[in-house]
Amino acid sequence: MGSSDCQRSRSERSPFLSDKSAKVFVAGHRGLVGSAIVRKLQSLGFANLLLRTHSELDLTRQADVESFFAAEKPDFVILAAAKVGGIHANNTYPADFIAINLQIQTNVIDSAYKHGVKKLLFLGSSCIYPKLAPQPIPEEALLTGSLEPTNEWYAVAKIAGIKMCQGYRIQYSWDAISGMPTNLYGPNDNFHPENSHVLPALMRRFHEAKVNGAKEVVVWGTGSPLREFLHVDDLADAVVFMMEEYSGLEHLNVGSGKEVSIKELAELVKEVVGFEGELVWDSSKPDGTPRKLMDSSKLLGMGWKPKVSLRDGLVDTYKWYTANAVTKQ
Ligand SMILES: NC(=O)C1=CN([C@@H]2O[C@H](COP(=O)(O)OP(=O)(O)OC[C@H]3O[C@@H](n4cnc5c(N)ncnc54)[C@H](OP(=O)(O)O)[C@@H]3O)[C@@H](O)[C@H]2O)C=CC1
Ligand SMILES: C[C@H]1O[C@H](OP(=O)(O)OP(=O)(O)OC[C@H]2O[C@@H](n3cnc4c(=O)[nH]c(N)nc43)[C@H](O)[C@@H]2O)[C@@H](O)[C@@H](O)C1=O
Repeated sequence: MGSSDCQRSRSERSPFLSDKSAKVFVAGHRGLVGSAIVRKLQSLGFANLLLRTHSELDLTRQADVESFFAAEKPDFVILAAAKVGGIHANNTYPADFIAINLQIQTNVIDSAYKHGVKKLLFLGSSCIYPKLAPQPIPEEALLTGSLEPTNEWYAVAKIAGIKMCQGYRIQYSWDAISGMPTNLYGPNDNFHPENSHVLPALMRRFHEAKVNGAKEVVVWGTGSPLREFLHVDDLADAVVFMMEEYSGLEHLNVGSGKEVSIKELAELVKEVVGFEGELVWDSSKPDGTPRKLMDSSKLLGMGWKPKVSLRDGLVDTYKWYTANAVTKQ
């Protein structure tokens, strides 16, 4: 047996759900994903969550991250802090998307290992896969082809995060795992008009058009790309499931298994919001990847399953949006 096989076989699982007093650092706890994970952990009775806002702890600053881990010594880490955005933001700020994400994940993963964290979960994204990957996309499609150009800098950072978790598992027998969610939505999403993802962008645009009595709403691209959407509460459920049940080398896909075209999505959001005007397609805007439906059969086979339908999730998110009307700049 080679030395890395030997080290791999020594990896041990640390039970997650059995000790609700364990110190769990949820990085990015005010974002879409982090806030859903906090809600889920609190509902399960976790009483010792370690939370820091961006201004309290900038995770791009290596020395500050080291000091934080040395002082706080969390038991578990869920890494949901990242520079995140939709197709336009990814295309416009490539330097930020690669540099900030590499910095955050490198600092957090390395400090967590050095300071005795029992297990860490890293979150990537379905954009790690080649633009023309087989559909539905299995985990094995990673690094088999060229990336979608609108988000390749973000994708390269996320691929580096997967490989860093794998490297630390192989070399140090450390329990670092990676989950790759599909396109997410829900409460606390980013509703910025340009920099957000399609679902919150359209919800806001249709809402404002309804309120202002506008006749038309502009939607980007051709409407033909297919996307798979998962409610963030289902993702939070999957995160807890993976923390408890999974300690493997390979990253795991997390998707709903249901895809819609952007045109179908726009019609559905329009209906949920109650906008009665017309859609106008702006084909000068990029479509991005034509299709990215993930094959989540590995995670489903372990016993996790999504619960929220797209329609119910949209109704829930629109209620949240109208009650909170948050615009992140
Ligand atoms: N949204 C989606 O559709 C998908 C998301 N994911 C993954 O889920 C994870 C979370 O994404 P999501 O919740 O949508 O993103 P959000 O933008 O909603 O949240 C990201 C969080 O990270 C924090 N953050 C960003 N930079 C720093 C920093 N330098 N130091 C400390 N905190 C920082 C943000 O704080 P602040 O706002 O104050 O900067 C925010 O709380 C990411 O890894 C993303 O790749 C994966 C697939 C799809
Ligand atoms: C999660 C994933 O998110 C990003 O990839 P994406 O799936 O292409 O994300 P998107 O939600 O921004 O767009 C989906 C589709 O929708 C169309 N579209 C229509 N009208 C609007 C619109 O108004 N805004 C946006 N953003 N898109 C629109 C848009 O043209 C595209 O065809 C990655 O960069 C990366 O961050 C990543 O991993």
